[in-house]
Amino acid sequence: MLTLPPGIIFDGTLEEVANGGENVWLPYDRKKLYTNAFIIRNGKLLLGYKKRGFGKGLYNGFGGKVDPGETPAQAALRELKEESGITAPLEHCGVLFFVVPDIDHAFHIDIFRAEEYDGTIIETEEMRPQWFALPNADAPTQDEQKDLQPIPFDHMWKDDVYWMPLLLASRHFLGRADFDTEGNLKKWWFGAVPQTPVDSR
Ligand SMILES: COc1nc(N)nc2c1ncn2[C@H]1C[C@H](O)[C@@H](COP(=O)(O)OP(=O)(O)OP(=O)(O)O)O1
Repeated sequence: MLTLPPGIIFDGTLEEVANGGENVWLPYDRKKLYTNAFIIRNGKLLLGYKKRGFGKGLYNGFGGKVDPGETPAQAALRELKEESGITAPLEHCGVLFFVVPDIDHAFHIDIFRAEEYDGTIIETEEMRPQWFALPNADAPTQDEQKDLQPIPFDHMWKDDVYWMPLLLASRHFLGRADFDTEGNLKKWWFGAVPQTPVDSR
């Protein structure tokens, strides 16, 4: 039986994917709801370079705070449109929980993905969208990938390297990461819903 980090609630079976850092989770008083949405299409991942605010200078999915009266799914669609100009049939695929010193709340982030989108991707006040090549993409997609850089983990939040492979593999995942004031990871845990075994009969 796994002991989940404080802030992570899940009623079901999970397999541990990554676990490390210090012994004790940081305390937090309250949490705020956020969203983060990723478009994964033809061997490519769409990220945005954050031009202002929290996480400025890092690449991330498109998202932000859930407004009062909104569901996370509604907020995810609104934020994707506001930050990249597109709409997409987003599917919920994960929950991440982050604690950052000097921020007066913990981040509870619902993660969404889509493999289709509608509209024209545009740069906005908050985000500069950019496609990146997926690792190990299938041969038929390589033409589309040939001028693209790999996913820029050196310029992303340091937790992303643990759960991004789960997102790209269409897995459902959960996790928590605690940071220091410089954005370094202090403690982390990530888990995924086990994949259904293929019936070999
Ligand atoms: C701390 O670790 C984090 N890692 C990752 N990968 N993503 C994170 C982390 N902390 C926050 N995020 C995500 C969650 C949201 O998608 C954004 C932050 O949203 P923002 O502060 O920009 O919210 P908005 O409502 O868009 O803000 P404005 O009031 O500026 O419009 O980062």
